[in-house]
Amino acid sequence: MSIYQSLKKSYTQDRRSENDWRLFLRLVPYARRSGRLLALSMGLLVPLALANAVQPLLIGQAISLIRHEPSTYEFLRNRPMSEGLNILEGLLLVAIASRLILTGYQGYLVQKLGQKITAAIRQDLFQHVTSLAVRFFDRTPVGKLITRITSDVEMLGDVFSTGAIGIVSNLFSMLVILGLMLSLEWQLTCLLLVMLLPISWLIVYIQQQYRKANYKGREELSILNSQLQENVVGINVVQLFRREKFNAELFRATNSRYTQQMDKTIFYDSFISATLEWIGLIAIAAVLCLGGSLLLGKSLAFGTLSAFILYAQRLFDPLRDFAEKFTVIQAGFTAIERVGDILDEPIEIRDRANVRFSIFDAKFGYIDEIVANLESPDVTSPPELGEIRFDHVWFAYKNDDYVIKDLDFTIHPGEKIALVGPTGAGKSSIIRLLCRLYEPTQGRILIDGVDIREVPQAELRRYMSVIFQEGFLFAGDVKSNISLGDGYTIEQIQQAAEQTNIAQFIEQLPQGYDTQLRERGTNISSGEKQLLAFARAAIRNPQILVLDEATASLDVGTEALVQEALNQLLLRRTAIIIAHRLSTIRNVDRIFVLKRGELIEQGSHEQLIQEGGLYATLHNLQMLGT
Ligand SMILES: Nc1ncnc2c1ncn2[C@@H]1O[C@H](COP(=O)(O)OP(=O)(O)OP(=O)(O)O)[C@@H](O)[C@H]1O
Repeated sequence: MSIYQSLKKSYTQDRRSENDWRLFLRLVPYARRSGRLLALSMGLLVPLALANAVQPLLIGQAISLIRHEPSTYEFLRNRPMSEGLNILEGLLLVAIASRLILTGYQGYLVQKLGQKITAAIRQDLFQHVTSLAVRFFDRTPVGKLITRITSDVEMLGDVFSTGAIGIVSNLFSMLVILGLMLSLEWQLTCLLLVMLLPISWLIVYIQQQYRKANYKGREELSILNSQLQENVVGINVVQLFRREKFNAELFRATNSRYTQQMDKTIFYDSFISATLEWIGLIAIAAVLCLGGSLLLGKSLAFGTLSAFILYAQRLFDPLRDFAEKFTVIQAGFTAIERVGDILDEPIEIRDRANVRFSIFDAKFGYIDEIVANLESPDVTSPPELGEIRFDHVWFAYKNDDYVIKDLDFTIHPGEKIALVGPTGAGKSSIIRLLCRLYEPTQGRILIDGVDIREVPQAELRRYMSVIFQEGFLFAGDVKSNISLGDGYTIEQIQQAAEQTNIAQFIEQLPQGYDTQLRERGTNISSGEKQLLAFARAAIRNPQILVLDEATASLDVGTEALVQEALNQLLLRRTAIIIAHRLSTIRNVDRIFVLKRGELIEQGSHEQLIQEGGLYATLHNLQMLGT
């Protein structure tokens, strides 16, 4: 099934599950947060509609006054004509000025409200997305998320700013105009009302079509953004493998699907405006026709008919505007559906309501303590904390495709363990489970005897540090990439760098600790990123340290330097080391050998070599290679 077909299917499914009213209600809590602004914007609708509606009445009165018609108000009739006209002109001026001022002020308030709501939703969405389990990101393209957090949220804000309040305003204006029309001439009003019914039905129908096209268009935009993002991130591979043309073709296909959908929305939008335009003219012609015969029959004054025609025109203004706003609202509903999909995404991994136990101990945490510990390591007494136990753990990324099978082992406090095994054996998955980035499908993981699901995630992740092969850096300076928003002082950061033997490298950078790093650290080498990751871990003084191919990007000299620092850092701490180069893990306490998610051998280097199993084979192969 093509992406397009699956989009179609998902759209119909989504549409069935949520109705517009429920979608609208989702916005209410956000509107409530800006309750005063909302109340003020709504409150201004009343004087605005009145100022708007009174103008034709005044013009009608002026005509009636000039023509001495009986429909002229009493207080005008009893005055000289010039004075009456002056009064009417004055009132008209006041009405126009109030309308202009109120429209401007109300528009400002409404835009402000829209921005506030948009900002609140964007913030919630960001927080929600960053709390979602890694599993969600495995299946969601980045471009899709970015489209939803940026342009969808923007459209959603428009539901309130231009859309909803605008519609209330238009409805209110129409009601006031209809009321005044009824008071002037009920037969002509009924004629207009009869004409309004089929128009309303047509508008609703076209809007539904618009909404469908808009939803598909937004999905295509997500795909477009995903493709763009993929090409930018993988630009090296794109260019090295000459995929520019091929990728441009893929992009062109999505782009044309997107354009097709957008063309449809433009068609529906224009169709409504055009229909209303000519229906508006027909309505005025009908009013003229009926009004003319009433005028001839002397049952309608000329001034009243003039006022009525002006009203008929004005009645179609909010209706046209209404249709336009409806389009914004429909686009907004699409956005609510799409943003709602993400907000409804359950946070799979969350802290329990009553966390039973905290493993975080004030003894562990800051660099001065690390330094003190390192300088006088009490190596005689064995460490008490840092035990890791996998209790019959099974894990599958999808369905029953288990990549970890019945792992059952205990790593003692302070023990150094290496995980080895062929590619895809499940080494990194073990680390992800230990950090609770994923939850075991079966079994439990315990740290110091406590199930990690019982421990607040923040504490769990503070208790252990993981250094990956690919050190990730954020845009910002070197020091903020080490402290990562925790309140470490520059002295602590410098100490951490010195302890991990990377201070010299940082000082060589153009502005030392203040050197700005680009997004993803594109202005420093992979090895240098890795070094910063070491400092980042060291400053947090974790009780458990995990190194996932952490020294693979370093040259031999730097690796030796870091290894020396590591030996210090690892003192009295539990460590799990993943390494493909078996020479680097020879001295660990135990080596766990994994194959297709199963622990098939364990023991020291010597024991495993003697056993002559998979480890011995891998080791011999590597020895042959060197
Ligand atoms: N996010 C994911 N979604 C689905 N399957 C995954 C995911 N990550 C890993 N896998 C699969 O799980 C298995 C174990 O992967 P894992 O990354 O744990 O292996 P590994 O031993 O660390 O491999 P390597 O030595 O190459 O890093 C592999 O078959 C892999 O294809």
